[in-house]
This record gives sequence, C-alpha cells and structure tokens, in this order.
Amino acid sequence: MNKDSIHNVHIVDEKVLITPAELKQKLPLPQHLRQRIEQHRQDISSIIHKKDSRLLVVIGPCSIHDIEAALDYAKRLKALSDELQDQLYIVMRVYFEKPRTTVGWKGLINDPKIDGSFDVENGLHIARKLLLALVDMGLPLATEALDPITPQYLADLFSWSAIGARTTESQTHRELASGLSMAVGFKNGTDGSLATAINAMKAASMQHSFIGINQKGQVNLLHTEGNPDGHVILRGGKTPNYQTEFVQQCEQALEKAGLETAIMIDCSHANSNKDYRLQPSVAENALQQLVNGSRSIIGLMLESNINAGNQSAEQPVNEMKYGVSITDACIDWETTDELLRKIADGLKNRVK
Ligand SMILES: O=C[C@H](O)[C@H](O)COP(=O)(O)O
Ligand SMILES: C=C(OP(=O)(O)O)C(=O)O
Repeated sequence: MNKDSIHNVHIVDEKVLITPAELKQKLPLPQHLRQRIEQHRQDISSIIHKKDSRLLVVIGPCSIHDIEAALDYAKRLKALSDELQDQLYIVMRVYFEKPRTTVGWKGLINDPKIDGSFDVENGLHIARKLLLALVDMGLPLATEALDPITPQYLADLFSWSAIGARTTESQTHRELASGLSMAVGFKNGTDGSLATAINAMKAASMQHSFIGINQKGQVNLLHTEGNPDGHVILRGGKTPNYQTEFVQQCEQALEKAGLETAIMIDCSHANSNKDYRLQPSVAENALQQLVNGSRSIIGLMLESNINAGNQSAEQPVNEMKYGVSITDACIDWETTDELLRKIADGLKNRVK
C-alpha cells in the first residue's frame, strides 16, 4: 500500500478480496434454485402490485451470527410457512450487514468470528453457503442492502431487500436500489420522516448512472433502468407510525407522488419502542386494519428468533446463549408461531 503524507493517511492496511465471479464459481447457484428465486421475486412483485392478496411477512432474526441456529430457525419457519401459505407469503430475514447508530458489531460478513478479526473473505463464503442452503430449503430470503459492493457477491440469492432507516436518504443507496433485481422496501427515516422513504422510492424507480463493480471486481460505470417494485416500510421514528392515521397519510402521499400505494408495517424498531414484547400488538393492530379493509398494507416485518430477547455481542462466542440475538431483541419461536397463526386466521375475515 502506498502510504505517505497525502495518500492513505488514515488507512492502516488493505487486502485484495476474492471477486464476485470467483466466489460464485466456488459456490454456484444450481439451475433449479435459480428458477425458484425467479418465482419468489415474481410472487413478491405480485403482492406489491396487488395481484396476489396474500400478506407478505418478512420475519427472522435481527442479524445472523450462528449458522446452526439460522438453519434451525429456517426449518421451523419453512414448516409454518407451508401451513399458512394460503394467507401469508413468508420471507426469512437473513441480515448479514448491520447499520450502527454509532459503533458495534457490523454483521457476519464484516466480522464472522465476532472477535474483531474482520475476516471479510470468510464472511462472504459463510454467507453465500448459508444462503444456498436456505434457498434449497425453499424459503424466499430478505436482507438489508447496506454495503454497495456485497450485492455483487450475494444478491442473486435474495428475493427481497430493504434500504434501512439510516440510509434511505443516501443517494448511493437509492442508486443501488434502482439496479437491484428484486423488490426493495424503503424505511422511513430514524426521525420518522415519511418524505425520506417516498423520495427514495421515487428516485429508485428511475434511471441512474453510477460507479460500481462488476463480477470480475473491476470498477464499472453502471446504468440502471429503475426498480418498479419499491414500497415504503413504516418503522416509527420519535414515536410509532403503524396506526391507521399514519398508514392513511402514507397512502395519500404515495398516491400524490404517483407511486404504488404499497406499505409494509415494521412491527419492531421504533414501532415497538424497541421493546420486542410489543411486536405482537403492533402486528395485531395492522391485522385489524387489514380486516377493516386496508388495501395499502401489503406486508409486515417482525424480528424473531428461536429464543427471546437479546444478549451482548461483546462476550466470548462460546458463552453466547443459543438462538438469542446479538443485535436487536426478538420475539421467541413460540410467540412467532402463535402470532403468525393468529394473523393467518384473522385474514380469513378480511373484507374482500
Ligand atoms: O436493527 C438493528 C438496529 O436497530 C440497528 O442496526 C441499529 O443498532 P444500534 O442502534 O444498536 O447501533
Ligand atoms: C436496521 C434495521 O432497521 P432500521 O433501518 O429500521 O433501523 C433492521 O431492520 O434490521
């Protein structure tokens, strides 16, 4: 690395990583799974555009840190999803990248060993291997698109993405969303700003030209055509915004902007005041809105894990409790199972 008084002043080290093409050669997507992902993406697009009346449910751990627990969770979710498929279209949260308010563990790709060793190359391998196993189980997968480069390594395996509350206003993320090959939900800003999400959805639906990388890892100029499958995710701000008045406000703002009136309610984050025990009551409120005839709510997001709550990421991995989040607190599997059954059941009474 060239380091002198004007170059790389604050860079300590650099390392060349495997290219996206090389990683995909090692861990390829088999043809039959490719068709499955195409189908999942189409199904989600149909829900967003109201051609499929099922409720999209993006659910799973706040972040993935333990592969065995992720597979265990996925097995349970897949069985439940098969049972409830007439009412719910369940997509598993497989979040590998965490945006932090200040600092903290940034996710499995950045630091797979959770010990500050930052073995990103290994993180990319572990992530891709897990995604392949999960797609093979038959689950559609969701993530937050945070780093603008990692989608080249992994995006072929996802069927839905979010742009998070901390990045919805960022041009880089709007450009990225305009080129992603799947539906993208835009969270409102952390301050509750709805305009941030609506502007993002509008911007991402349009063409962009920006710098990125290609499969060979070369720096490229990318031209995108815009993403037609955007939607807003209400996640609360200073106060929650899942209630009818906010949903209707959002619906009107989307209509005014000439955008699809597609809204997902995030039952976690500021909508639950970051108290995981409140997630079910937010989901039940959204269910009531649906039963009363809301057509703009197309989905729910829930943070769920095998066991409830969360634990510190700053402890030895072998002392961590199994199936407990090391980022945001989650509802446990029993609560998840009961809640999803209740929602599916409640949707049978929906005014058609
Ligand atoms: O969903 C996860 C968190 O809310 C987000 O990554 C911010 O986390 P932090 O406030 O603990 O940094
Ligand atoms: C970070 C997340 O949410 P938000 O961007 O709403 O804080 C998340 O869903 O993991």
